[in-house]
Amino acid sequence: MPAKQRKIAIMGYRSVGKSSLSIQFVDGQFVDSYDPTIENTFVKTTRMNNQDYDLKLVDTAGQDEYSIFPAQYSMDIHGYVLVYSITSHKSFEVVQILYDKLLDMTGKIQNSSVKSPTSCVSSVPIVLVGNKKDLHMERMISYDEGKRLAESWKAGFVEASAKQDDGVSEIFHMVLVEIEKSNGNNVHEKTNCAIS
Ligand SMILES: Nc1nc2c(ncn2[C@@H]2O[C@H](COP(=O)(O)OP(=O)(O)OP(=O)(O)O)[C@@H](O)[C@H]2O)c(=O)[nH]1
Repeated sequence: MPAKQRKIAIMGYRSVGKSSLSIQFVDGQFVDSYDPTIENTFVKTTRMNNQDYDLKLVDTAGQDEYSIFPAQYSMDIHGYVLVYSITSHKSFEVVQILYDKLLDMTGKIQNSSVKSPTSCVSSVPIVLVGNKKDLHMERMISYDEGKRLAESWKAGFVEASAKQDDGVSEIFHMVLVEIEKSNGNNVHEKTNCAIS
């Protein structure tokens, strides 16, 4: 089977670890320095359920509550990884604002009041990521808060640490699952929502 091409945008507030997660996934390393990103693209081929995927990861510039959602990320993107840091309330607020803007831009209905057999499936494939989970002492956002937010979006959820390479490959695996689900493909994965 030929590899499927998938383009994934990684978005979130400044300094939450978007680049670090991308570099950890693609190169298997963590660089403990901070160099703000304008935009970077990473490529990696990965395999899931006997299918190869050529991933193009678009590591975007940090967003804040005032940023206009960049129009180029509303088209030609198969799935989104929205990142906050578990040490930052601000980044958790920004990810929620970003989500609203993302839905406005992509023009998709995410509302569960629209009943369909697949109403537990988000129309925009999204994985919410709480990064920096290694910073236990500085934790501000609980696992449950993150999980609840992701459930309200019908999105995937992972807490991760780019530094400790914990949960990183799960993020990209999960976004591929979300993309397959939104394409109507039945991926044999455990989900946390019941189909009504
Ligand atoms: N302890 C810890 N530090 C991290 C982790 N991920 C990233 N960092 C650090 O957080 C800082 C910001 O990381 P980046 O990956 O540059 O963050 P970014 O979201 O790409 O930043 P912008 O490009 O400004 O949007 C750097 O000093 C990283 O070393 C993590 O999982 N744990």
